[in-house]
Amino acid sequence: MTIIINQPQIEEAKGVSSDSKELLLDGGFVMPDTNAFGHTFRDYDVESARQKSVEEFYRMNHVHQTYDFVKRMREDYGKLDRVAMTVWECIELLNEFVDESDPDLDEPQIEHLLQTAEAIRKDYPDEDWLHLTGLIHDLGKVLLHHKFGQLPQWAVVGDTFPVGCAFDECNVHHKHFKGNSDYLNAKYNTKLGVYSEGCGLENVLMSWGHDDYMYLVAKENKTTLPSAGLFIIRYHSFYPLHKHGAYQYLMNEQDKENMKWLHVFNKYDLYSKSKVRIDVEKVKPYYLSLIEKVCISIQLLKSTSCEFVNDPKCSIDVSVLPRKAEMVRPSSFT
Ligand SMILES: O[C@H]1[C@H](O)[C@@H](O)[C@H](O)[C@@H](O)[C@H]1O
Ligand SMILES: [Fe+2]
Ligand SMILES: [Fe+2]
Repeated sequence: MTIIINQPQIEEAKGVSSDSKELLLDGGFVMPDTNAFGHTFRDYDVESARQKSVEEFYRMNHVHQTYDFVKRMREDYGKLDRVAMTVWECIELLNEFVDESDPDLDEPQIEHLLQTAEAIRKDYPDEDWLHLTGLIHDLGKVLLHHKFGQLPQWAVVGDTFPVGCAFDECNVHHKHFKGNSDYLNAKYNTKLGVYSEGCGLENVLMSWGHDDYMYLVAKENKTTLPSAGLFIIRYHSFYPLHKHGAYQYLMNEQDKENMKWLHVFNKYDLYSKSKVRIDVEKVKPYYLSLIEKVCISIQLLKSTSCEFVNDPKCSIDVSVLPRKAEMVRPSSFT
């Protein structure tokens, strides 16, 4: 798809020390204790209507996401050369999809995008770049749609993880990696695998899905979203790192800085999931105005065919968000 929008001047995130640029980070969002089904969030083992299908999703995901698969998908989809569509049209496409990897939500994805963005907007009214990030962070799920190749769910959604090195035990349903051909491959099954300590996440191949795809789309079209926004889009499903602290040895200094914003974002992404629907028509004008402000001239790839259609132990406390002086605030659009 091609999304052509005005190109405003938006600065990249950079060191800003004046008080006026600092943020009070915890905007007061109250995290609910239970999800819409009465369970704690992200409990992949609790007996529920969704447990079995979610586990089956992860089995497929863990078996098929090999180093070679990811490389091929990234090269193929990175061409972004086959279909043109506006951001809002893509958002509407998501109306028909329910994410099979998600134990906390069975609403259409358009609801989730708006619920996330609206929750952020309430707490951080001036951070319009973060509202927009919320709105588009899961837009890459259009890969499920036939116009974008109709990839199977295991190649689009779910938590992400690095390929090319050992699969950390913090990954949801880790046991299913035993069916992955990389599992016993000596090239890929050591702690560092093909990577080096501190190499930076941008040099790490992540399992293929909506995060990396949307990142490629935004970057290739030279979006003026701040780098923290791009980082959120690219790594928001990387729960093993941002929730459990696994794989930290792959990060560089820039990743650590961006991670602070991802922690803020994650709270809204996860805990805004609910059965309370957003009035789409009511909020649409605001988001259309945001989309116009940021440069996202997007081409999403339509693949002609796809041959693939067919633990608390290591938890770190992310409720402690970085304090205001530790954060660099990216410029907003205005
Ligand atoms: O099930 C969810 C869903 O697919 C989200 O979009 C993704 O960001 C999460 O990491 C995952 O747990
Ligand atoms: Fe996501
Ligand atoms: Fe999300």
